[in-house]
Amino acid sequence: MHVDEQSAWHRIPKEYTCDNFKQLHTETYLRESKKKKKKIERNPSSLSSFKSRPGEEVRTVMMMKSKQEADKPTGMPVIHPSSSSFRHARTPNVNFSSSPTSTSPKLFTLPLLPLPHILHTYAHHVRRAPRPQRSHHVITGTPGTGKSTHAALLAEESPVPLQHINVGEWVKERGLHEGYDEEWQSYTVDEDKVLDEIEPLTAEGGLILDWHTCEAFPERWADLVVVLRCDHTLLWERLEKRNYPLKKIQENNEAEIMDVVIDEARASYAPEVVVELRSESAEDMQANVARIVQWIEAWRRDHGVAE
Ligand SMILES: Nc1ncnc2c1ncn2[C@@H]1O[C@H](COP(=O)(O)OP(=O)(O)OP(=O)(O)O)[C@@H](O)[C@H]1O
Repeated sequence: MHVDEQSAWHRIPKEYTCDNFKQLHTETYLRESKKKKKKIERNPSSLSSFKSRPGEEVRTVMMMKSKQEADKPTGMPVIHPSSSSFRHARTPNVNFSSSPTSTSPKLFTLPLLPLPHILHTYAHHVRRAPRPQRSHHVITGTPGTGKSTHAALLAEESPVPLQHINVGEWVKERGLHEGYDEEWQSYTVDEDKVLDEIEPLTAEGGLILDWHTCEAFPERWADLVVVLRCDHTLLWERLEKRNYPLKKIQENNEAEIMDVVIDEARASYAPEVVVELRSESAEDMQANVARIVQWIEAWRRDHGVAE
């Protein structure tokens, strides 16, 4: 299958050009804020760690204003998923808006920010400047949709070495949990431990993070987020074969019907990195992996690391 620049799932903006930097940074900040907010809602005691930087609330308001302006056309490519249907989501439209960069976030907001904060932000991006040579991939979906099978095949067929991390297995093997829940027959995951365990591996790039949830991962760990989907009756059969308790099968089945994982992915990452793929047959799996491989090759060309 040929994938050219226009029909690729998305084009990754050149992160370190000045105009894109401002827009990207603003959008990333807003999404990160949303994640932090979710975490605070789950665990109010974590609030203090998120308020440690001076001027945080002020900055949020400023960024909200900038975001409204950043949403206007800026002359950079803007990619929209073409449809809510995941079959159509495979071929997003690419719009190149024509107006120049005059509507990008205004610098006049900056003097209101505390200087240490500006320096912190600048230093953060300078530290991030050497980008990984390999892309990171998240493969997510309701349990049983085929994440591990896809990830294993992708690791085999990728043009560059990729490390498959089955997060569920890591939770068990490395004790990244708070104990076993007999009723649900599953471990209560300690997300902080999971993130701490993965973090040292992320600098080089090239991870496949295989988990049924994805919102906990920082955005920089996800150049591509693949959400696998499966017809719910087929999914039921797959889970029955695992001898899961009825309650667990029902819960997973409902999650698939209610679009829980795809909604979470869309709420957590930029739309252009999230792609939804069917995983109902061996042919689906082969085609999906072939497309991810093509995406990896496109990513490498875009980042100047192709041989
Ligand atoms: N596209 C597919 N076509 C046919 N069978 C599939 C497909 N994807 C997965 N399966 C089968 O479904 C079962 C579950 O697959 P797999 O373990 O990869 O799912 P998973 O999403 O990783 O599950 P979990 O989240 O519980 O680890 C396996 O028996 C696998 O062979």
